[in-house]
Amino acid sequence: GNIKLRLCRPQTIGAAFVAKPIQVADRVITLGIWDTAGSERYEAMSRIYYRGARAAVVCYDLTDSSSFQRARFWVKELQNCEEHCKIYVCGTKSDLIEGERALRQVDFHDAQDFAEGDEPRPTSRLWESDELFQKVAEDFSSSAFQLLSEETGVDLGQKKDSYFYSCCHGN
Ligand SMILES: Nc1nc2c(ncn2[C@@H]2O[C@H](COP(=O)(O)OP(=O)(O)OP(=O)(O)O)[C@@H](O)[C@H]2O)c(=O)[nH]1
Repeated sequence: GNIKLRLCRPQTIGAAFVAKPIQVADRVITLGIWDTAGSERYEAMSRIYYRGARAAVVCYDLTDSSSFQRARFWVKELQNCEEHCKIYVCGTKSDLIEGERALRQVDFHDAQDFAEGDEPRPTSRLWESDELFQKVAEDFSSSAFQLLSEETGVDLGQKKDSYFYSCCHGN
């Protein structure tokens, strides 16, 4: 028969899960990480996975301006739907730009302005992915203590959880 092969990059379908233990001081914090599909086709499904999330890493491709638009969409979505979710914005493929600066399609300052939003406490810096998850674990190490004492009535909906960090590569 006439078999057609579609050769394309494998996309994430649905979501993949990994539990990542991270050492923070003398404790191990285990992050439960869902890698959700970024494409429009799986939008509704991705919502299922981020529901109740306390942290989200939204990545975009520094060499693709449309991926930045997509990242903006997800950040707004998370801000609207997940009040207590801390958002980390991360530009990927900085290694490609280092080799050829003309490949950059997302301006560092545009990304920085977006990531910082109206928050008064911007922290913009370069993140390597492992470093970023380390940061997430560190940010949450104190709230993990609070989770343990939830029954005693600690308020988890603190304002500081609505801050988000920018993580931009380059410059
Ligand atoms: N050079 C380089 N390539 C990268 C980097 N990040 C991702 N890639 C490549 O870009 C392609 C797409 O990466 P994925 O992680 O599958 O992209 P995704 O956004 O998760 O895609 P979906 O799973 O469809 O949502 C793959 O071929 C990766 O190897 C990076 O920082 N540098």
